This record gives sequence, structure tokens and C-alpha cells, in this order.
Amino acid sequence: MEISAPQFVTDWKTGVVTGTEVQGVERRVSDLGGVFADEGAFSQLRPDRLVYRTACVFPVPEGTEGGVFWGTTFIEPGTVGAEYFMTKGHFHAKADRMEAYFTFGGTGLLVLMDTARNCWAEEMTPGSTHLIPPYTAHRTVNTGDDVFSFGACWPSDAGHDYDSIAESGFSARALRVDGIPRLVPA
Ligand SMILES: O=P(O)(O)OC[C@H]1O[C@](O)(CO)[C@@H](O)[C@@H]1O
Ligand SMILES: [Fe+2]
Repeated sequence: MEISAPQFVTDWKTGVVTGTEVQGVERRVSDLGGVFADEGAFSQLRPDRLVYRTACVFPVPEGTEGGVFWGTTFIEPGTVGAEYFMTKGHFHAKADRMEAYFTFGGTGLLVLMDTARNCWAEEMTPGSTHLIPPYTAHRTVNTGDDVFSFGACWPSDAGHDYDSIAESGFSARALRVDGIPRLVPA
């Protein structure tokens, strides 16, 4: 019986995915209006500056029940005032769907918020593995000086609910305070 090569390869040091069709999004400063607290500092950034990008494998159509998606997110180092570069963050549209994250390179935080707006965070360092509970918004933050890369595996019917976060935000923000990352009430 035939033994084939793997469908694709993830470099466990960098998170780079090769060997199959990879699709992703780039989020630049111009895509992230209203996300960061310090609007004055935000307005000083070049609109085309890259904040983060994704490289994902979608083996089934979005919305398929029972499938999974796989991808790496790369967050650039940087701050907006005291606030670290971070993802927009989202609940899942099917809010009971979980997700797994695992860190490749750099250091960061996984900021989580439940539907009662209780917020907490987990440190992300190479090898750290995180299971995002159901009904929990999630956002990742680069707290280091290098690119922060982590993998994600999530159900293909989870979807993204960005609107709830655009309307109300997270109840806490990851800020550099005296050189140290802190989770501070928003
Ligand atoms: O979707 P956001 O909040 O911009 O953040 C990107 C991250 O979330 C995902 O959408 C997965 O849920 C990945 O693409 C990546 O892990
Ligand atoms: Fe997600």
C-alpha cells in the first residue's frame, strides 16, 4: 500500500506553512481603526504598516460541520502608545466552538474574555499550548521585540464574530507598564 508524503509541513520554529495552498489576511494599521486605546499615538503610525498576517490551510469550505482549519498568525513587534500590537480578536459566530493555539516563536499573551466580560490572560512562549473555551472571545498580543508566531486549529463551522468586539471591546488591555506586560482594566 502506498505511503505518501505529508499533505503540508509546518516549521515548528517559525510557523511557516509549505506544501499546500496557503491563504491569509494581512492586517495593517489602516485596517485597525478603533482597536487601540491611544488614538493620538495610532494616528502617528504609517497607515500601510503591517501589524499581523495569517497563513491558513482551509481543506473544506467555511461553514462545513465537522472540519477543521489550520493556520499560523504572525504579529509584528510594536506598540501604539503603551499598548502592544495585537489581533482584532473575536468570539466565534458559533460561540460554543473551541479553538487550540500553540506558540512557535516570540512571546505574547492570549487575552480571553467570557460573555460576562470577565477578562484574563495566558502567557504564550514557544511550545505553550492553549485551549480556548467555548463562548470566549480571544485576542493575541505580541509582548516581545521579535515577530510573535503561533498556530491555530479551529472548527470549520466556527466563523468569526468581530462585531461584538468592535462594539464593546475587551474589558482589559495588554499594556507595557514600567517595561513589563500587564493586563489593565479598559
Ligand atoms: O481573526 P483575528 O481576531 O483578526 O485574529 C487572527 C487569528 O484568529 C484566527 O482567525 C483564527 O480564529 C486566525 O486567523 C488567527 O489565529
Ligand atoms: Fe478564533
